[in-house]
Amino acid sequence: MSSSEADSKDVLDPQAILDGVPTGLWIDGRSTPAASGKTFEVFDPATEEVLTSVADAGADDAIAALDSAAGAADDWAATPARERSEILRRTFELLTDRADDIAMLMTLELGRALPDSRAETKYGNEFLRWFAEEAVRIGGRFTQAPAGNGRILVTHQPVGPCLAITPWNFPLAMGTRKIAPALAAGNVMLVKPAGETPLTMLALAEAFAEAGLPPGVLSVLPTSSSSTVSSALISDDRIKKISFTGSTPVGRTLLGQAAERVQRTSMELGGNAPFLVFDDADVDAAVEGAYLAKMRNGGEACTAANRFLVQSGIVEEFTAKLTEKMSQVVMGPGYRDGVTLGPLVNAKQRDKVAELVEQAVSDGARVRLGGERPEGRGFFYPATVLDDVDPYAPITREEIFGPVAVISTFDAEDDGIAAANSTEYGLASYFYSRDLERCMRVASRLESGMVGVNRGVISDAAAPFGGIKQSGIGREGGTEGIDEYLNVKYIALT
Ligand SMILES: O=CCCC(=O)O
Repeated sequence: MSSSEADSKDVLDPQAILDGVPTGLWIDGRSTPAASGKTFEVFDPATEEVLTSVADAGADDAIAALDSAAGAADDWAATPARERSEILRRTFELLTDRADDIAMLMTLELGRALPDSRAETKYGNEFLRWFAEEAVRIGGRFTQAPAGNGRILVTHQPVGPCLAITPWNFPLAMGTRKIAPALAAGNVMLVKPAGETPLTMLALAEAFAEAGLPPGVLSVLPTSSSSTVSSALISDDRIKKISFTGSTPVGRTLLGQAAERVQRTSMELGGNAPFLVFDDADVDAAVEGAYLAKMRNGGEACTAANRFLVQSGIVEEFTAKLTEKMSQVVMGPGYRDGVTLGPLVNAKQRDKVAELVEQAVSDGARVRLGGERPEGRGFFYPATVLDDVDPYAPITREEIFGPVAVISTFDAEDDGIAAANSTEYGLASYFYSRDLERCMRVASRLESGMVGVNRGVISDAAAPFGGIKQSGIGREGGTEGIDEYLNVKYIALT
């Protein structure tokens, strides 16, 4: 692709959108430079050119933000739930009005195609609406002690200042999924967004302020050194809760740091989702679901189908149809009209995907589509289909995080389930079958926190998102999501 092609951001006016985003740290309800005066650059993954520079938080800034947050904490906890709810609701409405700009902003900093960014704008914003509704329904419990000698009152209180560490792959939704329940429950929150995508979080913080959120309740700390900011905050006793979405190795490190002060944690970590297709499935529906499960967000999703396990009777039909569907993908700059696959977020991610494919091919996989890293600027990798892959091959052990469909075959149901469960991860699983008995049986045997039955997208603000095994601890979204930000207090009465 020529750079003039890559430069034509012809859907909206990107420069005007970028110019409208605050680029300082968000502390005390306003945009402010870093104490050191340092900034770092944010890149366009389609052109590898600098989009803008953002203030670079260090440990001093983190503590200044925490001072401001701690100062705001009591008043926010005492703010009536209805008022907290209305601020969340107004933020939802502001983001709804700005949906096109927010989508473009995400595409600029993340690279992925605009339709995916539009979908995330809707999905991410929905957490604001959902938790605006949950804020006024934080309940309790009252009962008689069975021995008849007392009464039991169970109440909930905000956990206290929270730290959210968010990833680059869903720059809005991974923020709102943590911020909305924390604020709804009466907590203040500091957010350290990913270095690749700080702009969306800054735009969100500004929208919250416009909606009436008091200064200090939400802070955003973009940084080129995540560990500096997160360590400074986690080692401060005032932080009571850490919510992280990202890789399992980083999650382990954060859990170790949190253990020092026994801080509460929610960890949404890596995934290795199997996608099973049984002989009795509707193959066309399975192909549609497989495409969504693989290609949503260009494959850069922890819920992405990482391994397709297809029963032998339909494997060729499924593979041919999925290959045909994936061949219709239009790769290019994510902001270009008609593009359905943008670049990956950075060179590291693109190189990792290319190496996994090369390794799989040298291990015997067959390339049905793609598989060649394009020349030129931008972190592009094409839609790729590999089949004849051993279900236990190295590529099935790694989270690919790219547009690569890896297809293996199984014979008996038990073999498919054994292969699906043969991973240390347990975030999402998917399968297709038209047999209700089998659906119930397989859903209960798959070792994951979430199972999609005859559907390829499961994410929903109203559902509890989270994993088991090494995919993490805790749930986000649903009625469960707010519990992560509340302490239970039992009051014993006579
Ligand atoms: O990548 C992690 C989050 C994916 C989602 O919420 O659907």
